[in-house]
Amino acid sequence: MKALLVCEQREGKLLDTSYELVAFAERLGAEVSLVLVGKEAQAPQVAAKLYLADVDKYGEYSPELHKHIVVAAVLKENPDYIIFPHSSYGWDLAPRVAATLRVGQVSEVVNIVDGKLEVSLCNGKLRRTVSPKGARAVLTVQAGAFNYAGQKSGAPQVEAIEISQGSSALQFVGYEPAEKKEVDLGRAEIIVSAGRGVGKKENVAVIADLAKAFGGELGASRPVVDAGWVGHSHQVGTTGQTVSPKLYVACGISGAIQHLAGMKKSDFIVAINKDKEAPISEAADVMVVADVLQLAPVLAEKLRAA
Ligand SMILES: Cc1cc2nc3c(=O)[nH]c(=O)nc-3n(C[C@H](O)[C@H](O)[C@H](O)COP(=O)(O)OP(=O)(O)OC[C@H]3O[C@@H](n4cnc5c(N)ncnc54)[C@H](O)[C@@H]3O)c2cc1C
Repeated sequence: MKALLVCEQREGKLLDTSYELVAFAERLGAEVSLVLVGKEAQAPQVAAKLYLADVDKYGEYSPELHKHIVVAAVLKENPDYIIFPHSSYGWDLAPRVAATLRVGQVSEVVNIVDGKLEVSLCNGKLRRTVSPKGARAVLTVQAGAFNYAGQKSGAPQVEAIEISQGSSALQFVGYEPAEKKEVDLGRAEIIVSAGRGVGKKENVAVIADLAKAFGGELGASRPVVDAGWVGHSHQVGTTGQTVSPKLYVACGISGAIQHLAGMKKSDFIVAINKDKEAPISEAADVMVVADVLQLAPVLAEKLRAA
């Protein structure tokens, strides 16, 4: 089985999801080749064939040109799977490639179970396993679902890739910085996050107070943000911030893959949850089975007294 991995770089920096694609392909048992629109200096350090298209020529992003580059690499490699990160880059590019190749697409793969692809649905509440029909398929892989444990020291065999289509009606203009954030979780050493388990907006103050007692910042899961209980800059996860503090305390958070993707690289994870079977227990170093609304004020008081 062969897999072509579509790597992603942004503003000169290779994104770590490129290595996660390698980890996923290894789990599939596939022979790997890669394609990147970037520069050689950003090439993933993996001992595999890398098709490299020059970002100066084809742009940081151009739906049409990047599609033709991936399709050109497909024609050279003849892979069974063409695999994208499940990011805004992959969301936009993968279906274009699938439609051009007239093959099916499986989106947001989070696991491989008995050789089948597991995808999440219903806002991450359910999972189902699927097997693509046909000899070839396009896949997108959820960030954080597959960890690359190998050394990042392999030497890619770089082959420049050119396409005849030289221009596109669309032009990449640049990234617009997000509006000023209430909080910068990316720099926080301690984050205490509130999940839907806190029950209502007024109870977020209990978690915010615990964060303060720890000398940390308040984070949140997406439902807490969607409900308007806190601003979006507090959100941790695939559609929020990716964080890696020294201590992450998850309060009333179940541990959906989209949340885990944003915090599982934290040095030490404590989860406080009423349900000892909650999926967050798999990522937590310490799992406290308790009602967080009872525990958090007591813990905050103890921390202040210490
Ligand atoms: C495309 C997409 C992007 C997404 N992006 C994100 C993202 O960036 N970040 C994110 O967080 N989610 C994201 N989600 C949503 C994600 O799938 C989950 O729905 C969400 O993370 C669940 O949030 P939660 O854990 O707070 O709530 P729930 O899953 O409802 O879990 C609540 C938890 O609280 C516990 N609990 C209840 N009461 C108490 C109590 N009194 N004390 C202690 N524990 C209690 C329960 O046992 C449960 O485990 C995304 C989903 C999709 C489809």
